[in-house]
Amino acid sequence: MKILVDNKIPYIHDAICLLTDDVVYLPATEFTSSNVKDADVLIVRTRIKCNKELLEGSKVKFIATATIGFDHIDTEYCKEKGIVWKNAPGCNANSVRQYIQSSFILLEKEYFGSLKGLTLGIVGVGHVGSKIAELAEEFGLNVLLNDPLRCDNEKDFDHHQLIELAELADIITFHVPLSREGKYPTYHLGNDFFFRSLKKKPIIINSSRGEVIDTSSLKKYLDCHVVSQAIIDVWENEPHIDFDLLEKVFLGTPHIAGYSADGKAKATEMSLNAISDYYKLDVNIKIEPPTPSDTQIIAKDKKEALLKIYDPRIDSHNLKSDITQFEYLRSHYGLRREPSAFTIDIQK
Ligand SMILES: NC(=O)c1ccc[n+]([C@@H]2O[C@H](COP(=O)([O-])OP(=O)(O)OC[C@H]3O[C@@H](n4cnc5c(N)ncnc54)[C@H](O)[C@@H]3O)[C@@H](O)[C@H]2O)c1
Ligand SMILES: O=C(O)[C@H](O)[C@H](O)COP(=O)(O)O
Repeated sequence: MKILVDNKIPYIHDAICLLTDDVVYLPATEFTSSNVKDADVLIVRTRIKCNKELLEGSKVKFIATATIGFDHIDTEYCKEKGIVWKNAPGCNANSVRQYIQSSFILLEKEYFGSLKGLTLGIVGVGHVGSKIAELAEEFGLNVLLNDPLRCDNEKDFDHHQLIELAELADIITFHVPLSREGKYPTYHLGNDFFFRSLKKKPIIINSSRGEVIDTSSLKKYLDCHVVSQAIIDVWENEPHIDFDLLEKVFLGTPHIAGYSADGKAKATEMSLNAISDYYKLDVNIKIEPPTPSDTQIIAKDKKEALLKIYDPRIDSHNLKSDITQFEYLRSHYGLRREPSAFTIDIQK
């Protein structure tokens, strides 16, 4: 079995030998039709478009993407050709939770004092959105959930229309997959109509996919203060993102909400186990992320400790300093661990 692996997928070298000896690592830009032609399996990230152009005439049978999102896979084409694909559901949901948690702490510091009693609208309540709903309780936020698919399928799901979130929420955060078809497409869910309906000058947070929000609408409504601030991790047209929007936002990061080492290790592990399952290899792989050099955090309170563990202002500063480094900042991302990797020592 020949496996072609995106060479930016970490913690994979030692484990993949348990599946095959025939492994080729390539940068995403070198996943071309001629290079994938004789591979049986691809392990990819969002930067590799798995479509007819790439796959036609190849012997690829299985694609594992070490990501939650799978909008880079042409699922219809794969179905037609009998190519099986698997994403890594929930792999980095805790990492996005960490990103939002630190962002909430910064919103308290810079804007609100406290989030207690404010209303948070969550659009998309899956692996990530559910964790954000739990997190919101810790901050004393009231939560309005929006997920029409869950509403259709679960009779007890407490669904609120997007328009209700627009009218009632102080902060609205997006956690939907990017979809352009179906009953509830998410492409430009945040459009002129949505922004016009806002009543409370909310903060808008997007860590889902850039195309879920119409960039020009968001900029327009930031300019006239209908949106009071934005925290944006994902952008239309990455890596060639909108400079004006980056300048306007409170935090603008290079699509790294899911980039904790914990999330990355889980994604790699899930991808390898998906291949093992597909080929019935009976191999169960476990991958641990690296230990940080210093695991003890001393702080005056828990929120300060959480910001010491991960402060998104650093990622935002790095991107704002040089927008052209968007992809470089992603591919050279430092070791970021989630709070569970540390012991926190509160010293008043
Ligand atoms: N920025 C990052 O680094 C990062 C990391 C992880 C995931 N993501 C993105 O976040 C998305 C969500 O992740 P997840 O793990 O929670 O996915 P998920 O599939 O577990 O949950 C998505 C939820 O969105 C709901 N949904 C679909 N269409 C909707 C619509 N029109 N309106 C409201 N809700 C809708 C679904 O019913 C589902 O419950 C991923 O698809 C991915 O694109 C980004
Ligand atoms: O969908 C996901 O899991 C995230 O967006 C993920 O962090 C994307 O990472 P990439 O594949 O672009 O490195």
